[in-house]
Amino acid sequence: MALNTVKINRFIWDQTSEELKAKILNRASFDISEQIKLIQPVCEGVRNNGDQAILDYTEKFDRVKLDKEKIAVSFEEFSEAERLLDDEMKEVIQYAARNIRRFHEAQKPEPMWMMEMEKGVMAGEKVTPISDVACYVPGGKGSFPSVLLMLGTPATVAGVEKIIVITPPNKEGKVDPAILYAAKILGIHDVYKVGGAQSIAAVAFGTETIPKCSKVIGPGSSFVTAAKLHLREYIDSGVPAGPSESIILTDEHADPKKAALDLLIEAEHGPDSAALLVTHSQEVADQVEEQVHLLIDSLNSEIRKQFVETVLTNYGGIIVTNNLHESIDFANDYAPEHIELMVEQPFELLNEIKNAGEILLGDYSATSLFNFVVGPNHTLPTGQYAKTISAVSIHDFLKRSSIGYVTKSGFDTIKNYAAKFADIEGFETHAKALRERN
Ligand SMILES: NC(=O)c1ccc[n+]([C@@H]2O[C@H](COP(=O)([O-])OP(=O)(O)OC[C@H]3O[C@@H](n4cnc5c(N)ncnc54)[C@H](O)[C@@H]3O)[C@@H](O)[C@H]2O)c1
Ligand SMILES: N[C@H](CO)Cc1c[nH]c[nH+]1
Ligand SMILES: [Zn+2]
Repeated sequence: MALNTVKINRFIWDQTSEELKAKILNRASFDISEQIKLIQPVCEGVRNNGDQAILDYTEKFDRVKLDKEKIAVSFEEFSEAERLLDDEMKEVIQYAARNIRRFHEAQKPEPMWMMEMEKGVMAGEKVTPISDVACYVPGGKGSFPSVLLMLGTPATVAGVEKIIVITPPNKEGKVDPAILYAAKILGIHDVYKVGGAQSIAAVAFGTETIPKCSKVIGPGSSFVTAAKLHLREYIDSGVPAGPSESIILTDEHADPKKAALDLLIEAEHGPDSAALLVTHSQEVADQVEEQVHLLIDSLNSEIRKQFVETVLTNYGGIIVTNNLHESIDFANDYAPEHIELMVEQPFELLNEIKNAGEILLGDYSATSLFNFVVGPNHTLPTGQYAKTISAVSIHDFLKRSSIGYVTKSGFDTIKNYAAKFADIEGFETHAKALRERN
């Protein structure tokens, strides 16, 4: 018998008010106007006062007093981290790193391609890595060495020359040894102890210690997201990855225990996460709810228990639809970061799911496997961005330049088309450059 009395949200979707529907669909990442107000002086402070502002905001928000020399992780701290980590942890990080690398190597495009558009008219593309990037590894509600593997691996596979890491220091003013070990495996030496909005401003403007970067990438709290939005004129901020979210979509065949277990995975990230069971079976909904209560009771960590309870009573819970098609429509409208298809024929549904950062099929493809070790990237678009944006990949660290080459005879074949087009648009010198060339 369940002990807790948590009132898990249950929405009969076609009887739910428009207001509640909007709350569920928008989830936490929708409105960050409050955080934007909060982080503006922080960003200005870093822009004007560099390292000193970093130290002040780190003391204020992370409650750690550092000095200037301690902002960058030292060689000794890297060595100490390696000593502190036991062999099993190292082996797990290495295993994940190998799979993540294999997966991202497979994304590598041809460095260059060309095709003949007309005889003597060649066009194609050349791929070049971006020159530099800052990887943001969050640290407020946990430690995320896996995030560094998910960002640093595609960056190194792409061939980015300068990769730095920014991450909040822990209470001892240190970086988690597992993060430093992951950095070492990736060949990244520049790690800075700074998180939150102050870290985004640091890489957007540069400080005495922290280099200005062209791009910052990585998931983060609403303060991080707000700073990325606020500073978008100064730095490219990559895939929008906010509070974690997932949908477990089931039919009447689902195993309630497995569905309940997986519903709780992303719910334990923080109070602003979202985790939804979407099903057309009232019976499955009831059985999963019962299992969820039992699982919550079995959790040891008080803070994770609180997060799960908040999520299932706030942005998460159970959505009951009339049939499988309505469940699929809901999922596509919601555009989750992760979706698990716990249905009898998951591959038959695969093409129906149009909007999701990650689609996991069947009873054994638990989201946590893919969060850590399988290989695909776990830094995924949240807050409905999966409608237009994909998971972090090697392509976030590469850019394409179009290339072209035209011979004299190729030029003669096509010049009149282009000159006439220039006339249509009224561009005199565009046309002249063609008509007066021999
Ligand atoms: N989408 C993904 O791929 C993915 C992956 C991992 C984690 N996540 C999400 O990333 C988020 C990580 O958040 P987090 O909090 O753990 O770490 P975080 O590092 O993003 O944020 C913590 C930092 O915020 C700053 N901060 C804290 N309180 C503040 C305040 N009141 N005002 C201004 N700044 C303040 C502090 O400097 C602190 O270092 C979670 O929501 C998690 O769900 C997403
Ligand atoms: N769920 C996160 C991305 O959606 C990844 C993660 C890292 N550690 C735990 N979970
Ligand atoms: Zn997770």
